[in-house]
Amino acid sequence: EPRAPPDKIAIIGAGIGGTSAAYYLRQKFGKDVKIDLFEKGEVGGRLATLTVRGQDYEAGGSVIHPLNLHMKRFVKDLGLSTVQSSGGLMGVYNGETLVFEESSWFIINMIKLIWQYGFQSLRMHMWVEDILDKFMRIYRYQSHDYAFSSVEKLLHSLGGDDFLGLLNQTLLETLQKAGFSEKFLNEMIAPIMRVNYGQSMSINGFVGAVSMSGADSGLWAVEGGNKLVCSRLLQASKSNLIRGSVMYIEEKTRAKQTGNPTKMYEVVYQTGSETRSDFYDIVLVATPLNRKMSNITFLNFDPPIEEFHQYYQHIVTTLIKGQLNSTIFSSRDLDKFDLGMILTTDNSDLFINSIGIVSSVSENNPQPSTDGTYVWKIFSQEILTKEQILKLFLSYDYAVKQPWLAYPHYKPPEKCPSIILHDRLYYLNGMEFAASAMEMSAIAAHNAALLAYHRWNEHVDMIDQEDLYEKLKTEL
Ligand SMILES: Cc1cc2nc3c(=O)[nH]c(=O)nc-3n(C[C@H](O)[C@H](O)[C@H](O)COP(=O)(O)OP(=O)(O)OC[C@H]3O[C@@H](n4cnc5c(N)ncnc54)[C@H](O)[C@@H]3O)c2cc1C
Ligand SMILES: CC(C)=CCC/C(C)=C/CC/C(C)=C/CSC[C@H](N)C(=O)O
Repeated sequence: EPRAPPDKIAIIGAGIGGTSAAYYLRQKFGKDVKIDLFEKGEVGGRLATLTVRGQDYEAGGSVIHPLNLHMKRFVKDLGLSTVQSSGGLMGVYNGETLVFEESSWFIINMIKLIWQYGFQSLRMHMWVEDILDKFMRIYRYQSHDYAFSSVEKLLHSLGGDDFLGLLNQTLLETLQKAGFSEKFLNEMIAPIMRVNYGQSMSINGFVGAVSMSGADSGLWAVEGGNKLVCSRLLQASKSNLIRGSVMYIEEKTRAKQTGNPTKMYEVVYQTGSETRSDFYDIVLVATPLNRKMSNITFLNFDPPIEEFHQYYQHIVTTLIKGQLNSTIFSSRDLDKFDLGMILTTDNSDLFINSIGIVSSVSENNPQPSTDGTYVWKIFSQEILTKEQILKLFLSYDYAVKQPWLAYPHYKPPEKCPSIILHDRLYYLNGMEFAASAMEMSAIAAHNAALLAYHRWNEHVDMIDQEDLYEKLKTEL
């Protein structure tokens, strides 16, 4: 006899993790389950836009890789459209000079790269491709409904000990062992880590590879804003959005309609000035469990639920419409400066991590306004002062900022938080400690939905299967 589905499921957080979990839970448990999605801020979470002169620009998660298959599938199934994220020519600034400048001619670029770094760029591309190839196995596992009870087991199933080992070494150690030169690492790789994760090469090797793939060609975004994926997933999953902040979760025994005493989770939340609560069979936490970000207390669990005190990196996104003061970076005449993206090396001593021209959520290519100025996106560790903005821009007519606790501060060896916090209580954001990206949240959501389903139905053979790659090789 198949077990009856649960009556009620709660998901905490309506970012891409929570909303995709709602979507996958609906697929697995069917139409009769009531799904409540709690959100204390905006649907989308770290997918958000800022408005500059009437146009919206991505301020959080902005680019999606062409091989991010869950995001791709959502866009297709939810009737959304895409725009290409084409950046301008890239340069790398080391605090004194531009140590690398991209050319618009492919062949010249190749010659420059080989001249400055030999064949290391090509080797790096191959290193990232190899990791991406293994990473792609997750889609096959998930399409066959297999789930994993920990992030470590999931990564191990993708590529064995070496793949999992990427979590335990810094990117620097990994790439030094692979024979890359200090010059190449400092001038090419560190700047990519700074723009993508606001950190140095001391992040773990896996997130380093994800970050490298975030510099590939063919990156895209959702027309109208990436956060549209979240609101559409919420609609498609027919979940009930509850605007409120979850404060406590406690396990209690309740009598269901059948009269049987059943263990359920009480979710206590604040909505406006009221405190309310409701009972659930299954709970998924889809927000970093961190005092500053979610502030959720687990009451009276025996044994107690572990506390996570991991530190999230503070990053500020600033959007400025104005004319760049290119003389900071180069002595070339203003009209001869054609870079659209400037990355910085670790020792640049500059107050920014990167600065680049961006297009609005409805454009494929950045368009200048009638006065010839563009909108620039700056990532910095701290909020920029007026003096700093005036140093970067000859003139500007609008500036808007968004500070974030953006992604984990990576510090290998990385121990990822548990997915199973308690019997039917699951946590998605431990995945971010392997790497934080929209697709990683979607993968964690699919995994948690499958795990919750199989554990509910006691399908033990669908969880933590070893040698899945070999087993599925023979399946069509
Ligand atoms: C500046 C920046 C740039 C980025 N760029 C990229 C990129 O280009 N590409 C990419 O793939 N990724 C990027 N990322 C990473 C990506 O945005 C995140 O990995 C992803 O959005 C995380 O989604 P999530 O749903 O797991 O968490 P979140 O989006 O943080 O969602 C959690 C939600 O839970 C809510 N919440 C928290 N506590 C409670 C509570 N107690 N009760 C109710 N609700 C609660 C929050 O309000 C939030 O909406 C970027 C992130 C930042 C900050
Ligand atoms: C998960 C896999 C395999 C790939 C994701 C690759 C990807 C899109 C990484 C980007 C990660 C990230 C946190 C980027 C932040 S900055 C993005 C962009 N450069 C910007 O300017 O906003």
